[in-house]
Amino acid sequence: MSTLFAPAPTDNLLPYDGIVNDLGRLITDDKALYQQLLAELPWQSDKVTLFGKTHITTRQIVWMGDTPSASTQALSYTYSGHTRPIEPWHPAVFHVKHMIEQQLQPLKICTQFNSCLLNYYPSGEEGMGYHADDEPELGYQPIIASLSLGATRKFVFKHKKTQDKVELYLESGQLVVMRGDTQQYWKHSITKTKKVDTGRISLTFRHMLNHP
Ligand SMILES: O=C(O)CCC(=O)C(=O)O
Ligand SMILES: [Fe+2]
Repeated sequence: MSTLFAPAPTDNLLPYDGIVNDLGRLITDDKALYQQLLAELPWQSDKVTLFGKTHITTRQIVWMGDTPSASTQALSYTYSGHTRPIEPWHPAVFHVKHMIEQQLQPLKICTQFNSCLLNYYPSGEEGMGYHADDEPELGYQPIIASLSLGATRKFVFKHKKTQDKVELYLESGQLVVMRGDTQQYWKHSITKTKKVDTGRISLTFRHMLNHP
């Protein structure tokens, strides 16, 4: 789906204080991949603590990443105050990770992702509130590559100081990369909506420090 106004992959969607690139719809087997991941991954509800209260989400997640050896039992990550098991790479996710790393090379974005947080939003009733992925384990100026599958959803950036907003719609197969100062100065969210009654999966590839 290219239009006259489609951004070039090198365009920065943020006006200042960070870099977000839209690489467009990179994959064409998005429907099959969506169905496969939905069926084959061990989806679990997430725990989120807000103002001291712990909520169980209907959004489902899986943490995946490098493990010291294929035979070891699940490791775990601590994130937002909760410890979560980490699964070894699913072959389809590992394949996507490799493909994304290749696609980022011409943009001079060099990284080897060693983990991926996958989110499953069964419908528009589920979203993700404003947050920055600024955990110390992600290091300075983290590169986070996010691939969307399934329903189109609105993705909003809000600057932490000026409150300026940048909105975009994420379509099935589309890849967006956040880097530079993005996590330091901006929060992002997936807006809840009554208009969407089908599911969406996002694969958010990251490089964690001090990780096997
Ligand atoms: O689902 C998305 O595209 C956003 C996910 C996200 O922000 C995260 O996993 O940190
Ligand atoms: Fe995020």
